[in-house]
Amino acid sequence: MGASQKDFENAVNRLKLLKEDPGNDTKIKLYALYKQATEGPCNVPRPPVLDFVSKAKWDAWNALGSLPKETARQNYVDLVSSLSPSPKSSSSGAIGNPPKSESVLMTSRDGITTITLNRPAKKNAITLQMYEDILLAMNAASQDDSTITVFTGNGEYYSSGNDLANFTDNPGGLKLSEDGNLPLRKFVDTFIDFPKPLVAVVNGPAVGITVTLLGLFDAVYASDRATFHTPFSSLGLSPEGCSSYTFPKIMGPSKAVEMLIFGKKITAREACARGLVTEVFPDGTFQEEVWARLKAYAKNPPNAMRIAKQVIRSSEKEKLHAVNAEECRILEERVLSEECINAVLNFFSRKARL
Ligand SMILES: CCCCC/C=C/C(=O)SCCNC(=O)CCNC(=O)[C@H](O)C(C)(C)COP(=O)(O)OP(=O)(O)OC[C@H]1O[C@@H](n2cnc3c(N)ncnc32)[C@H](O)[C@@H]1OP(=O)(O)O
Repeated sequence: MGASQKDFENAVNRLKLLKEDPGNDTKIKLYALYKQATEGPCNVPRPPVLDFVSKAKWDAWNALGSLPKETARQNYVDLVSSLSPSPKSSSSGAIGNPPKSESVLMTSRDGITTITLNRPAKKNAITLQMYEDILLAMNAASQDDSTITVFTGNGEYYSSGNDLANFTDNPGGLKLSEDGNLPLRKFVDTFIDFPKPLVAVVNGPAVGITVTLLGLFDAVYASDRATFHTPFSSLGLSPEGCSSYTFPKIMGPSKAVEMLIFGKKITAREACARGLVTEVFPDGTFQEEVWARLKAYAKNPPNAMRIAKQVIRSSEKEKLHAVNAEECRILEERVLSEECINAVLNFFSRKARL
């Protein structure tokens, strides 16, 4: 008997947890098999010759010709199995292994699992490896005994956002995921689907993706030293993290435009007035006050909190996944644009720090 739909979904989930990058050739094969298994034979026009990444993806999919969907599904499952050991247990296919990483730390205490960005010398900028480590940490946190999951940063910054070297260190800008999407897509999807209350403890300035994601958190506590900045236009980029939907909803369209298009940096108190931040604390007592608050909240019955989150968030999930897909589609073009490449080069030649 061939692979079932469930086997296929498990394989897709297992790929998200792969510790080692399988390389672009394998990712392209996986992309093609994934498309064939879910959509059938290639039915879209060939992308322009100069769009190398899209063309490689299209060529691989097209080369599968009329391979039946069931065979593509089986081949996909086999290929994933050859890349990763089978999970010992778990019908969801998710594995609860925390990351073995120095840049993404994970601790569990008093009913709270804390994921800490720990790259202070680089203002906690997020490398491609860290995106994967955060995914591992979130998968583990979603299955452990804790009731609340917290995100925070070590040092002066919460995070300076995406590591701009992600754009320069890889040919074509960014590595492809196994499904042919930007790594950002499954990263943001994981925040959308996260089942437990998710709290950001914003210890200092936050930039880019670490700001936009806040719209998907359940509570955001900020030090009065924190600032919130989404300089997408100056980087030649476009909004991500579902902010094109969550920000106008949270703060109204004109305030969202001020941040997402004009790149206005706002203070913690402004972010609180706009509804992006739940509460602001003086920096001197921030840690003490916030953790006391969270420990008290974490004593609530875990299932009740999880279900309350589900009730509040579930009606939006489908919309958020669609927004994420569209934002990533646009971003995939923006990261290859001249405007973006110039902005990143300027940053590394120290001409354009924020
Ligand atoms: C997967 C695809 C995602 C695509 C979507 C993009 C999402 C985003 O997040 S866009 C936002 C990206 N972030 C930025 O543009 C911030 C860039 N950083 C800065 O402007 C500044 O570094 C600063 C304002 C955050 C801090 O300035 P300052 O206090 O003067 O400190 P330095 O600039 O000297 O930074 C210390 C050290 O850290 C490196 N660094 C800081 N941020 C980043 C970063 N985002 N990417 C790469 N490297 C970063 C900086 O280069 C310094 O390194 P050294 O020169 O080696 O000491």
